Amino acid sequence: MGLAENYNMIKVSISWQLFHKPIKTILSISNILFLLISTPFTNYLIHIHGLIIVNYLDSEKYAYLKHAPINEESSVPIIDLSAPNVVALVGNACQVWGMFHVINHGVSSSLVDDVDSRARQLFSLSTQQKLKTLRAPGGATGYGAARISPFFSKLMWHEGFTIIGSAVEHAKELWPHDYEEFCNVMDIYQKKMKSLAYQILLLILKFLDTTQEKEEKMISTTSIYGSEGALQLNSYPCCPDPNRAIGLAPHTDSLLLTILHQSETNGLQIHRNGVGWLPVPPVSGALVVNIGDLLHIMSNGRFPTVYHRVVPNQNKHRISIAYFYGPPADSIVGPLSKLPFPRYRSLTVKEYISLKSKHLERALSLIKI
Ligand SMILES: O=C(O)CCC(=O)C(=O)O
Ligand SMILES: [Fe+2]
Repeated sequence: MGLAENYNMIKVSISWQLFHKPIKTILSISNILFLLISTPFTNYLIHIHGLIIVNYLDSEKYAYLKHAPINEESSVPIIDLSAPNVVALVGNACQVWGMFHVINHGVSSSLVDDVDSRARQLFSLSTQQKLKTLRAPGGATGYGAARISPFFSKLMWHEGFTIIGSAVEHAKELWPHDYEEFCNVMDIYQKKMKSLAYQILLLILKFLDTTQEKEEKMISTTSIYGSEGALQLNSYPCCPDPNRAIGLAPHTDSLLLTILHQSETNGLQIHRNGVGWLPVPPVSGALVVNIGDLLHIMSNGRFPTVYHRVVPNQNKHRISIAYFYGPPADSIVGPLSKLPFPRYRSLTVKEYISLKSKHLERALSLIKI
């Protein structure tokens, strides 16, 4: 009998769990690879990659997790960044989709493959190892559950690792004698992402017919041109019953834009009004760009901030690498000064992030004028 047939997910589903209270009792068994739970009716064979607890899902509430049908005429556009009309292509994609794939982006496939395999290497470490880099309470970097987890009663089939600037402190914990290569690759990738994000931001601002000079005359404190980034490595292990679990719950990204590498494993979906959840399958060699809340605000609502989620995959382990790009915390953001009738009030990035961390998707409505 194959492994899959040993799973019985009708009554229970399993969730990936790192921070739940039972962690203290489960920690002592973190080296166990397989756990067999017997019931009078059946055996549940649970593959333990890290720390997993059994969690009941309310199937009615989670009915929305079912895959939306693919409409072949309607998919996220693929934009060649070397196209002569790239400003119009990017601008239209921002307005219509808030998301697009980019090709000819100047980031070599060998670098992307290297980052991908280093991320796999990290997530394949033992749970005990990974927990050495557990994100500190209130901290931003290291290993942990998705930051949006506290807003959802159900656990996500996901583990993450966040890098801001140098990864050296945490990498030393993971590979005391062999951490340099990991750090070098992450550094190079972050630099590449930063310049690509800047290039895309300039295209977008050009489409909105604004330039640094024009904007600086209006809002002297704006520093979107000095934006920085954070790297988020995401891991979604194979899931025995993808229809009854969620990889990453629906959310919008908070900053200006996100550049995402997704491995060859499906899972990313975006929500389209009137359509529902639409898969965004990986395009070989392409990176996915999506608009975040701050660019939605700056465009005065002209660009939608993309509501997206990840569904887990039954047979393949999904890895994704997200680069979140945004202005320094003290910068003031608001609808660009040339856009009439501002729909949102201006505020600092710090204030917006704080609103988002308390109210999640309601944050935008709280700053509506
Ligand atoms: O894994 C993915 O495809 C999406 C990740 C994501 O949405 C995020 O990290 O914010
Ligand atoms: Fe996201």
